[in-house]
Amino acid sequence: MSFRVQPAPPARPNRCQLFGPGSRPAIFPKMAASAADVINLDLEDSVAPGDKDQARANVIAATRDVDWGRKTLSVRINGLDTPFWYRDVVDLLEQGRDRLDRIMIPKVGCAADVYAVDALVSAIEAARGRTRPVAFEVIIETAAGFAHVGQIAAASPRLEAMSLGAADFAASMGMATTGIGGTQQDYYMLAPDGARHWADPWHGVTAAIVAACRTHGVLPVDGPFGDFSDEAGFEAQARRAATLGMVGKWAIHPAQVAAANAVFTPSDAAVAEAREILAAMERAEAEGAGAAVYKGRLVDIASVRQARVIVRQAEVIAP
Ligand SMILES: CC(=O)SCCNC(=O)CCNC(=O)[C@H](O)C(C)(C)COP(=O)(O)OP(=O)(O)OC[C@H]1O[C@@H](n2cnc3c(N)ncnc32)[C@H](O)[C@@H]1OP(=O)(O)O
Ligand SMILES: O=CC(=O)O
Ligand SMILES: [Mg+2]
Repeated sequence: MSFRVQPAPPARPNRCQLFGPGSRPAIFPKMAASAADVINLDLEDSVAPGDKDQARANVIAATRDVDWGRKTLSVRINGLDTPFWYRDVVDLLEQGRDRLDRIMIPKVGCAADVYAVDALVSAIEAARGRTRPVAFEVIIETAAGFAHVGQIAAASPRLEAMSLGAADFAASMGMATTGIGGTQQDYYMLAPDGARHWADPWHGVTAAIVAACRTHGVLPVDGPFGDFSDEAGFEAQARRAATLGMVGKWAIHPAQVAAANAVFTPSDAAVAEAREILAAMERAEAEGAGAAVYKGRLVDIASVRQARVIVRQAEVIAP
């Protein structure tokens, strides 16, 4: 138990983050027309080293020229272990429009990584008189990021969201797979009858991200699912993430947007039930009781907190 009240995360819809390479400006209008809540224009791993300068110029132009509507607009900069990242930040903030909502920092390994970008961003904002501070999101996708996830979540008041990057995470951890998210065929428990029960190799890091995010008021997000032809696999991965407390998922192809939105929008039935639990508990409290029976099961004050999570999520999506 802590006397500190758990901070609420930003009240922004974040069900789906649609990615597209900064080197493919032809798809920017299609991304803007999609149903994703967040757009991530990528300067990092989907852009070849020889295209970095042109991609940066494309993305800067897109902050000015593309109508992004009410979407959250984010740009993924290059990692701090590359020669590209500082130029990404400087040019984006000096030349781009302040329509930019977030900078996504990949491969964050410790709080000082976030601090370094924060220092640079703060200096540019002050020098340029930018009145709208840019927010941050980070990707946990290295062994160091996993080990230091708590300090990373606390690293900057700019931090709004934290994603799991399954591809780089698997590489950094030395996992025996080239799959990006989802079921891994060798990760199973053998039942006494010889049946194989697949387990979730992403469970540990997902739970660690959710705990760090919830402690510090940051949105936890599930990252990419690489096989965009596998609709059932995507949905299963998204449902597991939602059940563990994540609020959204990346789409690396437009085919994944609708499924992410569907999974991370509480159903009408779930919202109705949550409201009924709140009403049942209001009646119980009016009668001086701290617990009640709802549809044959116990509800108490903890159920009120659970129900409020669902109602709040619905209200953030449709205020
Ligand atoms: C591990 C990580 O770091 S993941 C994050 C970084 N990776 C990325 O950003 C990759 C994002 N995705 C892509 O680049 C592409 O979707 C690819 C390369 C996977 C597939 O691209 P394509 O071969 O063009 O896909 P496909 O032919 O199925 O596209 C169908 C339509 O969707 C469009 N489209 C493709 N990708 C996107 C996208 N990300 N956003 C919006 N529209 C898109 C295509 O232009 C095409 O439009 P059209 O019907 O008007 O012609
Ligand atoms: O950047 C994302 C990943 O999965 O790696
Ligand atoms: Mg990555």
